[in-house]
Amino acid sequence: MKLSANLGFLWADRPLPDAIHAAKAAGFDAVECHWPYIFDIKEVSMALAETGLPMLGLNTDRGDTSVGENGLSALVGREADARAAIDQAIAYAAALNVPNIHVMAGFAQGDAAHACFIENLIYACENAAQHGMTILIEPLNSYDAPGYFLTTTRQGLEVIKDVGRANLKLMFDCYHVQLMEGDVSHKLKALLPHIGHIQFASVPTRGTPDQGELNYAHVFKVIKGLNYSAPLGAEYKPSGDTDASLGWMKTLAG
Ligand SMILES: O=C(O)[C@H](O)C(=O)CO
Ligand SMILES: [Mg+2]
Repeated sequence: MKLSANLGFLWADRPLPDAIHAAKAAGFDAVECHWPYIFDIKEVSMALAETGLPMLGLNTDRGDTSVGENGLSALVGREADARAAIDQAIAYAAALNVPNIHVMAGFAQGDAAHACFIENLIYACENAAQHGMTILIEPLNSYDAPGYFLTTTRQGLEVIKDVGRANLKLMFDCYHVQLMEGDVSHKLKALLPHIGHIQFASVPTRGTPDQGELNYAHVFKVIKGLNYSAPLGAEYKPSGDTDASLGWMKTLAG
């Protein structure tokens, strides 16, 4: 099983180029990140070249985090900011050969927010297609992100249908899906054609995957059985030093 280190959480105390080297040394096959924009593209590119690790994904900017924004694309009246964030993500991703961009919806509700999200996603998909990129949308759980627009895979499928573009896929984060819906094994099977990337962490604590209510030994077997061979994103929050948290790589994913 191939693994991608999510550097938004793993080695998050280090500059991104250093975190990429740490992921390589730990045996990861790929990396992904959240918001890499403060880091110089040339330095990140050099770290990727030196390690040979692909960067699989990054997120659009969240907006003004000082007032709690968590994405812009479903916010009515913020279309210009949302599209600037999409442009920024595509440019950064294009420079690093990153194939997936997670377009973050933000805190919003209702039909107007849905329509706004659809229009911004069409914009994102059409621009991303010119670079051969996929746009991802990710349902987030309502404990961590109360009021976030996109919360379930069912809602994600409605959005995908309404956008109607082949390069729009679901980020299936087992952690969020288990908290909001459960039934992770059946959902993975049913949604496979729509899944662009899979992430994992323990439930409910978002720690290493060898603990908690979701049995990842089983989930990883299910994923293997689906012939899904892309790296799975380790997006958990280590309770201390990241290197000391990696025992699960041998016991669960070895
Ligand atoms: O929180 C998550 O699960 C994400 O994958 C993310 O990209 C930021 O919210
Ligand atoms: Mg996630």
